[in-house]
Amino acid sequence: MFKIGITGNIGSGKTTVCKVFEVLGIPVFYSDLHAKLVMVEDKELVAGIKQAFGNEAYAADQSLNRKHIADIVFNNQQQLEKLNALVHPAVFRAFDKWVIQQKNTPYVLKETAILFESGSYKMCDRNILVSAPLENRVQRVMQRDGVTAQEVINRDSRQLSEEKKLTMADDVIINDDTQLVIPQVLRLHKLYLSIAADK
Ligand SMILES: CC(C)(COP(=O)(O)OP(=O)(O)OC[C@H]1O[C@@H](n2cnc3c(N)ncnc32)[C@H](O)[C@@H]1O)[C@@H](O)C(=O)NCCC(=O)NCCS
Ligand SMILES: Nc1ncnc2c1ncn2[C@@H]1O[C@H](COP(=O)(O)OP(=O)(O)OP(=O)(O)O)[C@@H](O)[C@H]1O
Repeated sequence: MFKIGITGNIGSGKTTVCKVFEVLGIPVFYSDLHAKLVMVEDKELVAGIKQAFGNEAYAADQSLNRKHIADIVFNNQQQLEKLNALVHPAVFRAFDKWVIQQKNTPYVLKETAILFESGSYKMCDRNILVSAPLENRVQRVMQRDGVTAQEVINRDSRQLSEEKKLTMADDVIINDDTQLVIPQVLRLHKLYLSIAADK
């Protein structure tokens, strides 16, 4: 299967861009969603998270206490790395299973916030960066999630910089409210169809 990774720093619009690819019929694996699923379904992982972040990591109904975990990991790099080391192998396995189920498609997308940080870009044939200035991203996330600018900046500071990611990406979609997104997606879609046809 021809696999395309897609990423972007917080609020860049990667999920929004993925929705356009979905309209074109391309299946998208949303790593965040799968991470949240395995964090409640995988018993071994649940035990590991409780051991690392305390029983408060889960509510009484066993749902994930995202605020508790976020407060710890987005204020401490070591704790974030601990969480990543627990969660990412399970998400990688979920992706491998999901890919096998995708039939009759020229390619698939893997959307993940930390494609380059986690090394999962190496398992994709090409990688897209959705890029937007920090000011745009902060405004978008404040509006979407009702959080403060500082909270968004905190999370952004735990991710590789856009400058670094620009040097690692094969393709870039600029989502800075000045350029149209759909024509950029269509151009890449055409490129991927032609690469897939040559494979
Ligand atoms: C810490 C958690 C519980 C906070 O949940 P919350 O609903 O507040 O945030 P959500 O998951 O929607 O993430 C929002 C944004 O935060 C940033 N973010 C999330 N996880 C990470 C991470 N491991 N490293 C850096 N940034 C991250 C991304 O920009 C992401 O898009 C959650 O982010 C989580 O479980 N993270 C670990 C799993 C993971 O790495 N997911 C990312 C891709 S697999
Ligand atoms: N081109 C755009 N025009 C209008 N609104 C946009 C555009 N791109 C993104 N947004 C809005 O900005 C917010 C952030 O976009 P989105 O959720 O796609 O980003 P993300 O990169 O997936 O974010 P996160 O890293 O937080 O998961 C959303 O509310 C979305 O609707």
